[in-house]
Formats: sequence, C-alpha cells, structure tokens
Amino acid sequence: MAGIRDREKRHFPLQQIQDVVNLFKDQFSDSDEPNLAFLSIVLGSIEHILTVNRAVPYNRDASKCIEPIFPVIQLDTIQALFTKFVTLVKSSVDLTQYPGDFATRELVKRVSDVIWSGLTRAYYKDKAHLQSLYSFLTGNKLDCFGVAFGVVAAFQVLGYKDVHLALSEDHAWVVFGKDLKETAEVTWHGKGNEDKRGQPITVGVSEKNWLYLNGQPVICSREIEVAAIVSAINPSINATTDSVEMGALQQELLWQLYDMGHLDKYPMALGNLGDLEELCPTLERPLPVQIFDKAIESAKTYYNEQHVYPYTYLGAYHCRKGNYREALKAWADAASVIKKYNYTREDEEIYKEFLEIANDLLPNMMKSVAGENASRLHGTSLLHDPEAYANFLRFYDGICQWEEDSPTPVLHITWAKQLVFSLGKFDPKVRNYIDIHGEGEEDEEEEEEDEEEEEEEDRRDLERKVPQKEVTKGRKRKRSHKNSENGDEYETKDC
Ligand SMILES: FC(F)(F)Cc1cc2c(N3CCN(c4nnc(C(F)(F)F)s4)CC3)ncnc2s1
Repeated sequence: MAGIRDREKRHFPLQQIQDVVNLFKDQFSDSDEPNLAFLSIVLGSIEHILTVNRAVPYNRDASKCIEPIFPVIQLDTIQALFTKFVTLVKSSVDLTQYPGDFATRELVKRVSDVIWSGLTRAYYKDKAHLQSLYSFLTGNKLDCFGVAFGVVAAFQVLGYKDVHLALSEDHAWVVFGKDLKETAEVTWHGKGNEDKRGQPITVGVSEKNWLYLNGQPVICSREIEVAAIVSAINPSINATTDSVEMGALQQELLWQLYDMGHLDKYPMALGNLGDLEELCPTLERPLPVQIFDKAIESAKTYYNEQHVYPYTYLGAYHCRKGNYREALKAWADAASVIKKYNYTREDEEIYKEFLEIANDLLPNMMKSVAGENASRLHGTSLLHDPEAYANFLRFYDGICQWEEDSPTPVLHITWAKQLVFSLGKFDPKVRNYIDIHGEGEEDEEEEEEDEEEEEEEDRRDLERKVPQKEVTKGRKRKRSHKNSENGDEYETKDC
C-alpha cells in the first residue's frame, strides 16, 4: 500500500468544500484504489472541527448564527495520523506468518484484534462522530461501523485486495478470500450482546434474519467503501443543530459518487441523499421522491426485495410532507418486506422503526385527517379511500406475519390499542370496497372463475342450438388491483 503521494498532496491545504470534492474525484481518477484510511482521516478531521470542536463561536440565537468558516486542513496533520495508522497496523502483524495473496480467517481475527485493542476500555459506543479513523487515532474510540471499516482499511494498508466491507441495515462485517466466499464478524453489535468476532456468518445465521438481510447485504467494492464513509458523515453539532458546511460537503460528495454510479447498489446512501436534498435541494438534480424510488429499485434489482429502509425513508418523507396516502403505501410495502423475516432480539432498530410508525406516526396521521372537515364532507378523505384502507391492512398484516414463527414476540397491548384507534377512524363504508385474499386463496378464486367461464361457454353453445328466453350471466369480474410489489393482491371494486 503506497503512502500519501503527490496525487493526494497537491490538494492541500484544504480550504473549502470544492477542495475536498476535487481530492475525492482525484482518488477515482486512475487505476489505483482510493486510499480508505487517508480519506477517512480527512473526513473525520473536517467533521471534528465543524461539529465537535467548533473553532467559530456559535451564537446561541440561531437567527444571528455566525456562518462558520471552512477549517483549513493542513497536509502534515493528515500525514501524521495516516503514518500513525500504517505504523500501528504494520508493526502489529507479521505478514511472513500469512503467506498467500488472500486473507485467512486467522489474519482477519488478528487485524480485528489490532483495531479492538486500540480502543479505550469504556465509552458510549453509540455517540456521534465515532465512525472515522480520525476518531480512532485521536480519541481511541470507534462505533460498530467504524471498527469494521477500520479492519478493511487496515487490510488495504497491508496490501490485500480481497477484504471488503459487508453492510446490512444495522450491522457490518467483512467478506474475504477467493471470490469473496468467506465472511467474518469483526465488530460487536448492539448492547449486551457478546461479540462474535472471527466467526463466519453462515446461512443458518442469516436466513430470515433482518440483521444479516437474509444473505443480501451490500458487499462493498473500494468505491462503495468510500461511499460508506461519506454516508457515515454526521453533520450534527447537537440534538437540534447541524453544521451547514458538513451537510453540504456530504451532499456534494454523495452526488459525485452518484454520478460515478457508486451508489447504484447502496440503497441507504441513496436514502441519505434523498434526506439531504429535502433539507437543501440542489438545482437540476432529481427530487427526493425520485431518489427514494431509485433506492427502492436498487433493493429490488440487487437485493431481492430484502431491504426495509428504502420504504421507510420514503414513508417518513411522505409523512413529513403530509402525503398520507403515499406514506401508507410505503409503510405497507415496508411491512411486506419485514414479514419475510423472523423477529429476533438483535432486531431492536427495525422494531423501533415499525413501533414509531404504528404507534405514533399513523395514529397522528389518522387524527389530523379525521379533523379535516372539507375532505370528509366530500368523501375525498383518506378515511373513505379503499386503497388507503387496503394499505393500512397490508401494513398490519405484514407485522403480524413478521411475528409469526418468531422466537420473540413483536406485538403488545399498545400495538392493539393503537390499531383499534387508527382502524376505527376509517369510514365503515370503505370496508365494502375491498376483497382480501392472499396468494393461495387467489388460485382457488381463479379456478372458480375458470369453471364459470367453461359453464358460460357451454350455455352459449346450447343457446346457439336451442334459443332460450335468458341465460344467467357469470359473476361480474372485479378489477384486480395490484396493490403491492410482492404478489399479494387486494381486489378493489370500482367504488
Ligand atoms: F454499518 C452499520 F452497522 F452501521 C449499518 C449501516 C447503517 C447505514 C446507514 N444508515 C442506517 C439507516 N439510516 C436511516 N435513516 N433513516 C432511515 C429511515 F428509517 F427513515 F428509513 S434508515 C441512517 C443511515 N447509512 C448508510 N450506510 C449504512 S451501513
């Protein structure tokens, strides 16, 4: 692994966002791999100055906030930290003991131990700004993602090309070996869970398991690993304030990666970009909804519809915008994904997501719609809309199916109370406009209709021979309404 070369040096000192954008563009400009450790240290040092240790005093009264200047990042600061990382990694691993071009499980465990032993004993693991090698090298602290990324960056320093980051919606690990066939845990997950570092992620572990996306995680290339550290940028200064500069830098870098196609297989990064565009739209760029739809298409194309977040990003956006029908549909689609999984104790993050939707966002949405007299009087309200009602039922049906066969229960009394509250807001008449059948029943129904058509044909034959006064008509075929991508159909009649 080469050190910092002219290709990097010539961009320093970094004085503005465009300097960083140019530095990143240069990293993809030739056959060499982008330098993961170097880029992570650069992003971490900028983030530190713009969020953690803001040089510019931040005026309490936000209306008169002083526009913080972009920090000047000197080459020697970055170079010193990069050299520290390379020295730590190379001095801790005796490569003569690991012959061959591909990493071995023992070596992966060894490198994970090197990062692990560089961490301070006790600290709040889910604090902000612990995701970069800047945090590791200056504060000996990393979050779950940061440890996994640090292992991959360390392997790049050691000259390995086969060790890559694997990302699910709430966990990270590595793939390695010939054809990336091997997997290994390299970091911890959640609170109070024994870490499984060094162990492979077998089919038995990942099957129907949301934490491992049922074997459909994002397997990163070097370019997608860069997208991951850009996506992991955290512009927040505190619970209520974000650094405008840091957010703008993240947005610029994500568009640059988007234009190079490095977000095509990374739905969560597209979701992050959609959120940034909602906050601060970029001229002549796709709208947030279009970006969220690209994330959904990516999950369909590359991950067999096993990802939940693309739909919850879209649902959250529509909810914020008051587009309640669209929010309901996105949440029903999210539930149609989670229903394929069995809920286990390490799935708290996605549990909290659905809990918030069912017990907070949905009830509040129903309350505000119920209050809209005009649309209610004209029957245009969501409460009279069979499709909205069908999506509402599909949402809860997905959650119930998620709970079925799970070792851990999902629902409790609050879920039931909120269901009754929201369900009761729909106008009773809407129930007459939908027919519900799962995939199985549909076949029976079709068989019935086929038989009826045959009988109809026989009657017509008979009629042609023996004219009769009247012929009973086959049942009127209802317009079948594709209400979801996953094959479940909720038939809605023409209301
Ligand atoms: F590596 C881990 F362990 F941290 C797992 C990863 C998380 C994550 C992410 N996230 C997590 C999901 N996330 C969401 N923000 N809003 C979400 C939604 F609920 F609105 F959908 S999901 C923020 C960014 N964004 C890019 N990449 C990754 S890789």
